[in-house]
Amino acid sequence: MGLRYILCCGCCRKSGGDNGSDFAPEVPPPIGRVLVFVNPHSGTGKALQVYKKQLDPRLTDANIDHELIVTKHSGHARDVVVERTDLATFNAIIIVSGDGLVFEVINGLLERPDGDFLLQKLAFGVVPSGSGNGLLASLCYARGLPQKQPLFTRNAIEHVTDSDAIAYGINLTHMQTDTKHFASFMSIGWGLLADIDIESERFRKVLGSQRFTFEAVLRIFGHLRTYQGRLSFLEAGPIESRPPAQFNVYSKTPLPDESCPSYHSRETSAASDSHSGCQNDQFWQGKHRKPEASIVSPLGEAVDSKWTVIEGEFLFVYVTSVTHISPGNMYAPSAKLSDDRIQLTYALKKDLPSRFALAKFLDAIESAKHLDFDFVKTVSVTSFRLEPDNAKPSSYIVVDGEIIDCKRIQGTVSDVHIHLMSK
Ligand SMILES: Nc1ncnc2c1ncn2[C@@H]1O[C@H](COP(=O)(O)OP(=O)(O)OP(=O)(O)O)[C@@H](O)[C@H]1O
Repeated sequence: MGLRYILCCGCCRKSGGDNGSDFAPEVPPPIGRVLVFVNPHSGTGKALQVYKKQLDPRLTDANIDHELIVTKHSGHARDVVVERTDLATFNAIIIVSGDGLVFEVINGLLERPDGDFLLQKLAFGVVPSGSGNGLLASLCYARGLPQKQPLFTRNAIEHVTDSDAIAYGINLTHMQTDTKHFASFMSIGWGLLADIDIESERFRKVLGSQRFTFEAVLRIFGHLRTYQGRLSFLEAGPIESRPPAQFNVYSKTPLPDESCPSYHSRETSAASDSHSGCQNDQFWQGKHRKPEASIVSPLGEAVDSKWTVIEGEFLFVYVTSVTHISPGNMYAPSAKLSDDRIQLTYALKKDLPSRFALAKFLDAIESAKHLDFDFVKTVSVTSFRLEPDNAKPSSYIVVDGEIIDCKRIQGTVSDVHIHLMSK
């Protein structure tokens, strides 16, 4: 485990001093306690510096106790949140990284039998220092806050250390593969967009964020791959609007140590089933936002007749549950943080007029005009299923920026929320 930075209750900080005066002012107790994860390798590798120079002093000034964990490897943060028994004693988990670490922490929490409880209890803070921070960018957009650096990071630090910080509910999508269940907060990609995201990684050191453009040009004007598969979806009905869930982060009273309600049933549950928490099918039963479970069949069964099924040669499939896939890239302008639908986009090779049109589509993402192209289809859905033809060369399936090793995948809007801090 990483370094521990826990300030004491105040008795040994400023009270009394050396003169032993009885009239020294009392130091108020901390306003809260947060667990901070820093991924030192995220983005351009400056996360630890951001923590040391900006976040740490602000937490101290705001009188917020914190414990720092610098991640040592991929999966480290997941292990911590799966194993710790004192998570309910924190007001929030602050992640100094990109969307990848957020994904790891949320799904780690959801592996616990008390994951649902902890998601209601804990707020999340993101201090952006990864190469992609689409989740925070989406919240900033919804709140009318800037996404351009340096304000993006500076504001995030101010918000997570503000005694009046508010955490806003963001819907999770229930994801199902043949081997597991998990949650997504942002995007599911397959085909061109997923491949550009993953395969541009080789140019990261040389080109930085320009790597996406370079990889896109190589792919579109070089060997343009297409992907055979079946896409099924259930269109969303009329919007069901609900007031977004929110709570005041530091006015919530942390619970005493080890008081998570079902944590101690974990061993029993793990013994009876190798999957616990959200990895277990039962966790999601009754948690689909809409529609009734009867029209969302488990992945192994045929889809209901109300679903639309498209089989063909795809250029890409991309599904988003929030507006932004990275700061400044608004992929789904109509998405809301807490609505009852996800936005599905796809393109079939047969509809593409020219490679140039595909290049223009990618270029138009920055100005949010990409959905105006006729060959790109957009549907609001409550559930979708993607079944690549695994006999043919295929693409990565990428969820929230992370590669998911699976042959097919299904996603359904859920009623499970995380709460992300802002002002
Ligand atoms: N110390 C570490 N060393 C290597 N990988 C790590 C470490 N800590 C976390 N990771 C992994 O790094 C991955 C990417 O993290 P994140 O998305 O937060 O940063 P990023 O710079 O935006 O990354 P990317 O652009 O690769 O998606 C996550 O899968 C996470 O598990």
